[in-house]
Amino acid sequence: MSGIPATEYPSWTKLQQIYDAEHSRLILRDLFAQDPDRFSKFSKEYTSTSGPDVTFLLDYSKNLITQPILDTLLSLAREAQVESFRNKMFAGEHINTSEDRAVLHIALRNFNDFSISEAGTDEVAKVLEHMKVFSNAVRSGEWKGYTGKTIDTIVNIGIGGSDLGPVMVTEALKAYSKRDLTAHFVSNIDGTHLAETVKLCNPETTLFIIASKTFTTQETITNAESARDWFLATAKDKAHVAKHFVALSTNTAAVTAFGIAEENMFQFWDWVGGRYSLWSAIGLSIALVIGFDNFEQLLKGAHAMDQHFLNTPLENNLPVLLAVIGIWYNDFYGAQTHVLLPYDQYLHKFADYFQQGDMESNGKTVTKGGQRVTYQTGASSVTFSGVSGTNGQHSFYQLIHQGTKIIPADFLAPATTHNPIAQSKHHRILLSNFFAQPEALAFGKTEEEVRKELGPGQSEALYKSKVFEGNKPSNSLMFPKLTPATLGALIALYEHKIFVQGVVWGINSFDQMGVELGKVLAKNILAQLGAPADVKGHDSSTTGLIHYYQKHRQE
Ligand SMILES: O=P(O)(O)OC[C@H]1O[C@H](O)[C@@H](O)[C@@H](O)[C@@H]1O
Repeated sequence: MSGIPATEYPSWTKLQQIYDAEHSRLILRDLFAQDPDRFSKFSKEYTSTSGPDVTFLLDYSKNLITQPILDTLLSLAREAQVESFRNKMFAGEHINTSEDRAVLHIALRNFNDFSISEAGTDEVAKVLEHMKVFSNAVRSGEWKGYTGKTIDTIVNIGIGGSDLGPVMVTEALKAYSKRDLTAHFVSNIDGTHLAETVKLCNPETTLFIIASKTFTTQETITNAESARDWFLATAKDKAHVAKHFVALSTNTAAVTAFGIAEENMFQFWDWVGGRYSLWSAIGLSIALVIGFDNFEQLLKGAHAMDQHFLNTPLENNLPVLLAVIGIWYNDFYGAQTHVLLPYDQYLHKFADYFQQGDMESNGKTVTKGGQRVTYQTGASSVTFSGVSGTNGQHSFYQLIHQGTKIIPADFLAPATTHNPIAQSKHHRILLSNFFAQPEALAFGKTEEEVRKELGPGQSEALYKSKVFEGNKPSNSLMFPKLTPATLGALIALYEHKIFVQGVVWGINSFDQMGVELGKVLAKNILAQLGAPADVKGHDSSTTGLIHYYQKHRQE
């Protein structure tokens, strides 16, 4: 985030030279054969030094790196002043320069550990207390709906960062959930999303949580208004809205204008980026589903990872290691994609979540100084979403194994499952795959091995088609069990990885101008949908599409 193009650092030039001279010799089979200690050299165990016990193993030995390459990647991070920018973030400096804002999601899980002089950080504890009191009241049944019934359903209405975090975490920590409280998440402006959700709800026992940092996002406000209409169709009296609608926002004026009382509003601050907001009031649905104590464990697990990131030398700093290895593939190997592959059904939304985290943060083409970059950013950005466990193996892994592209992968798995059915047989099968896939990707299968396996007399094409070139890189991350604190640490690990990459690329990871353009364009077109004559100022393709819609709509 220095704004200096990464190509100007001496280590960048050196890495390019190393890549040109050595990449054809960077063969994982050879690297492992040459060094029996490769695993111990290129793996690290993380243990939390504060808060709840969290530990995990990060094995990065199956990467196309040597110690000199890693050292040069770390020099690149030093030249880009990663340590200094990290310290600036933690100190509350306005490193989001285009919006002149601090970047302080770390303050939301800080528990007054270190002081930050930014307005609002002193109010964090008060909002957490508000969330605690409210979530306890709803979960205990003390909070009643307008007919005196207990709340049994919550519907979070939000989009982007006001949806993806709560969705991911409530799924990931389902094992900790209150079974008689059902949670739904409505994000899409497509009326189908809300319509299908309210079919499952009873207005007397449903609580709507309107989650929007700005409280101006068209999708969320439209969905919230329609939810209120649906509720009032039964409840009739507007006074009942107070028992069934709460808001999570930074915009008090818009929340009260919507009709939600200020005491039912949970505040946060402009220094919380949408994609970093699950730790804030945006996490209310999480606290409702898993209970406030578990929500606090999530925050504490993240806080301990913050301390690791802040206090650990770069060579042992896990977010930094993940970041620089990602840069090696992105900028020198030309990788377009990075996959997050959790072998845990509970983590089936993890990649979805970091799709926004990574792509919205680092999908930028200009540096903070306004120069167009000449290298790839947003790295490792595209993730395959919605899959976990072996499902991906039966869908897209073919391309990773035998396609022409290089797709670095992170495999994640718990050693122990929350659901040890059939004496953990399922889990052992799952983990066998978790161990087998990175091994197969790294070491492949040679033609010689295929010929031996198939025996003579087969067609040449068949022998070739069964060869796995291998040398496909991956990280493996294993933790004892998916607890709230472990999840907190994992999320913070990837958040900080994204931060480090943004600093090296010299870009602002904390604005999202591209998304905002989309909002403006759609608003212009919405005003023109009435009649064909209103459609003005577009190319012939867009005009043709709108005319087709106008001809065929039945409203
Ligand atoms: O919470 P809000 O203000 O409704 O914004 C929702 C989302 O809008 C845009 O897509 C971006 O700005 C996201 O970062 C944000 O999470």
